Amino acid sequence: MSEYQTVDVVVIGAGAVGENAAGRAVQKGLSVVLVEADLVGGECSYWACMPSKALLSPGSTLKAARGVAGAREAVTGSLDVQQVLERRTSFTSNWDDSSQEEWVESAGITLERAQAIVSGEREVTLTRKDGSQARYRAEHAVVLATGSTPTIPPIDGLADLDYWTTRDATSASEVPASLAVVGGGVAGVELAQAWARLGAEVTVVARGGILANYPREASDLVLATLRAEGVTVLTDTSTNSVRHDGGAFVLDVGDGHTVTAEKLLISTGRHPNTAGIGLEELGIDPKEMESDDTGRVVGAGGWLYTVGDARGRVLLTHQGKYEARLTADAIAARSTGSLGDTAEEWSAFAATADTVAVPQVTFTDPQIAMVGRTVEQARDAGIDASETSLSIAVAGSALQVDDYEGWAQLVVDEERKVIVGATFAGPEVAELLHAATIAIVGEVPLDRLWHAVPAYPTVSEVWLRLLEQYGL
Ligand SMILES: Cc1cc2nc3c(=O)[nH]c(=O)nc-3n(C[C@H](O)[C@H](O)[C@H](O)COP(=O)(O)OP(=O)(O)OC[C@H]3O[C@@H](n4cnc5c(N)ncnc54)[C@H](O)[C@@H]3O)c2cc1C
Ligand SMILES: NC(=O)c1ccc[n+]([C@@H]2O[C@H](COP(=O)([O-])OP(=O)(O)OC[C@H]3O[C@@H](n4cnc5c(N)ncnc54)[C@H](O)[C@@H]3O)[C@@H](O)[C@H]2O)c1
Repeated sequence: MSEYQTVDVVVIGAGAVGENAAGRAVQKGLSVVLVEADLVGGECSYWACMPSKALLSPGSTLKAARGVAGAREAVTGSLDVQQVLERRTSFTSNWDDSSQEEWVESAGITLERAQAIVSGEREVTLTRKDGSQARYRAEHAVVLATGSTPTIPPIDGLADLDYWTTRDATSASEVPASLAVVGGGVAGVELAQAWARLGAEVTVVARGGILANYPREASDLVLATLRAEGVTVLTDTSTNSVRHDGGAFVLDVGDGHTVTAEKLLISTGRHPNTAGIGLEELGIDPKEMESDDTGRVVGAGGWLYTVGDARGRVLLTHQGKYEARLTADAIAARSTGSLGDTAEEWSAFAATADTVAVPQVTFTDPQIAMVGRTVEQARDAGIDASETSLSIAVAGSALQVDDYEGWAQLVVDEERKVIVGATFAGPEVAELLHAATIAIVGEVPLDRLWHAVPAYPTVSEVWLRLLEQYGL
């Protein structure tokens, strides 16, 4: 085994989050080694956000054009499947990470293409593809940015079958004739709509409702659209067993009913990818691992941090990158002694928004965009919360699409008179979300928000309608 090389920080995992942690730490003057076993850029760039949105957006654009009289008449064809797939592939750079590698190098980060394990306190051992090994000692921090892996449910027969995970469903080069999707979460529903619009006959099997983390009125709009477009959505339905009969997957969904499909996508959630990377040997149980608001693992001696999906708080790229920025700043501040053990809420080192203001968008058509707490979550957190909701029907929405259908909700903390949650559902509502995020993070009092006048005629006028309905 080679001698140690000493650096300030070792970041394990060069997904979007690890790249950000490494880049920010270098900017703060620290030397950084970034270790990646697969593609630099991680899940989001190659098998998640980018390809899934690239598969969805042409269908949404087509529907938007068909929704406007005058434009509708100009739309004479359907989606060009080959072009959609090629555009998706171009967004993944054909699963080639050379441009990301160039960025890493230009940022002054040392890239190691290797499998890493945490082999001791502040110590990381790498095994490169050619079998050679290297050891690093991290003077200030080891940052786990190892992402997440799909959680596969214990369905009878499943383990023996060659089913799709989201990696396959975002990178497939042909449209299956039929697709069964187990899991009614955001990944399953987005991919169900994408492949249905490309021509697959799609059945979603959801053990509860679909998109159950959102208010029911919002997820119902998506459910209605999926069904109107021919997607079969089985809600409150368990998959008891699955087999492959030589021609197709056959799912037993109870009461003698089966679902048959050429491909089967299992999208039943993800969990942090932190098992088997040496933590157990150091006496840290990855399943029980907790980190503070700076990302520092509690009870691990102060040198181990987690960010992004590996931290497991919020499994979203933008929120992981936020954590990465703050964690890198905390490591840099601790390296000079300017930050102690704890960081104040909303300081430059504490990921406070992780618990109160996470923006999330489901990029189906219609979209759902939500930030902060639902009214139930707010009440569970002890907040005296009220909710105000309405259908989106303003001049801006009518101009955007004929027969615009949308829904919006504000959740208000009645004691502080500030917004603690907001949801918008409808075509292209994602762009309404950041205003709500700013209102929540800024704790803008409602009587001041009353002075934030939405431009006419935009969909943002729904903000005015909501505040009027609230009683301002
Ligand atoms: C289908 C789908 C669609 C999604 N769409 C969105 C979206 O639209 N918007 C959004 O915000 N989020 C979306 N997400 C979530 C988003 O993909 C993740 O939150 C994000 O990729 C997490 O980034 P990360 O850097 O933490 O992890 P990852 O991107 O998973 O990166 C971790 C990296 O660590 C490497 N690694 C792991 N272990 C080791 C090791 N021991 N040694 C060396 N390298 C290692 C891996 O190879 C990987 O490259 C989506 C997820 C899915 C599944
Ligand atoms: N637009 C986006 O931002 C986006 C898109 C896709 C994925 N993601 C992220 O990726 C992560 C993974 O997505 P996901 O949809 O797999 O997870 P999810 O947690 O959103 O949904 C998982 C779904 O699977 C169901 N499920 C769980 N166990 C099951 C079982 N045993 N049998 C049947 N159903 C079961 C759950 O009830 C839930 O509906 C999410 O946490 C999300 O943050 C984000």
